[in-house]
Amino acid sequence: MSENKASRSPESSPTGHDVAVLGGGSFGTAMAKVLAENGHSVHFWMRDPAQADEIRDTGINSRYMPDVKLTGDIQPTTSLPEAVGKAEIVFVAIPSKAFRSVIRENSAEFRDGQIVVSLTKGIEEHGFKLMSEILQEEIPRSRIGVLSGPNLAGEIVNQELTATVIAAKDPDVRRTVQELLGCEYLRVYANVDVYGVELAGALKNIYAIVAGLASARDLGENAKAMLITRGLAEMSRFAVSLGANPMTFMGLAGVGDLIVTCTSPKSRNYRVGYAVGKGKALDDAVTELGQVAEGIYTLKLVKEKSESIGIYMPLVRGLYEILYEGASISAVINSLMMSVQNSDVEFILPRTLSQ
Ligand SMILES: NC(=O)C1=CN([C@@H]2O[C@H](COP(=O)(O)OP(=O)(O)OC[C@H]3O[C@@H](n4cnc5c(N)ncnc54)[C@H](O)[C@@H]3O)[C@@H](O)[C@H]2O)C=CC1
Ligand SMILES: O=C(CO)COP(=O)(O)O
Repeated sequence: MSENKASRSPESSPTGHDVAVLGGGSFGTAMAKVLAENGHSVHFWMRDPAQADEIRDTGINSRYMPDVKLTGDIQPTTSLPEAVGKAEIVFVAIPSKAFRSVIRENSAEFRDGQIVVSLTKGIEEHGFKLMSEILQEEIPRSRIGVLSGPNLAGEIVNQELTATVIAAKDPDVRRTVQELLGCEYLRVYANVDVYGVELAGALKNIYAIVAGLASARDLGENAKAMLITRGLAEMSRFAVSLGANPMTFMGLAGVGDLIVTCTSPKSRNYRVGYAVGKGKALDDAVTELGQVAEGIYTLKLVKEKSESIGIYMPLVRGLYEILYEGASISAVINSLMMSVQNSDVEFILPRTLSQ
């Protein structure tokens, strides 16, 4: 069991803040742990009373982080109004499928000017909304940020060196989150491209599934590099056409997160791809995982959107055919390798850059 040392360096002497973390899964637990170790009072909201009791009594969230002991001032609660009401800053780690309903049902609990930061890497099913857009619609008087980057929860809880990105329009939100989360093992960079940072976090999950599939099929290291690089090309092309800054995709939230999830079996999306590559049905792979793999939903939405706006995304299309149309993996690989479309140019500049 890992029980870590306090993470602030002695000279930094932080002033503790009241913060809320919404969502008692892997990432909510990891962020609650960092915040508590940094000297903050964490109001940790989850749905399940038994889970809240367990964390209160033992410091352990056995369903999601059985080997991690939570220490410091973490107050688990099943009352969202209590958690949000006591907090100066709220972090939301709820899967994209439930994100809007949780925020909408509790919108009256959020105060004007309260900082609310999404940790979620997904897209809403109808309307292609990102989580910050949902926050903007449901609690428009809050100050909104998104956190994204190569941030495997299982490594953060072990205090393994990590960097992340806080994206917000408001400089005070960026600075506050840097101060709250930053410590000797977690370095927090800032970015103003909220849309790009957030979209990158959602898109890379698709390519993690592709990489898991490739790994299961022993396609080799050259193939892995090809998939990651072409994945980066198509996800940036798509995002830039929707208004993201291309430089974001050269950074931690873009290529950084793509690398970690496409190369690590610790990624749930990678694991789903790996299981399907080994012949498992998608539904069985997801059930066995027992945690969220956002990429399987994001894939459908991005395929539809890319077709409607005319952006060429062959890896998205190929994965969709495998997961949802019963195409054989080898037939899709063959068709991707033999495709003549755009194979003569490595870079297709998005319209915004080629003008
Ligand atoms: N685990 C990781 O390494 C990272 C995860 N994320 C993102 O964080 C988000 C959450 O992921 P995880 O915590 O890892 O997922 P998880 O599968 O470990 O846990 C999901 C949590 O959400 C809760 N939940 C589901 N529906 C809910 C509802 N209707 N109301 C309240 N709670 C609900 C579940 O009870 C569970 O506690 C995802 O979008 C994921 O992409 C981001 C960075 C890293
Ligand atoms: O986003 C993540 C790491 O940055 C976690 O990825 P998975 O959801 O695939 O585990």
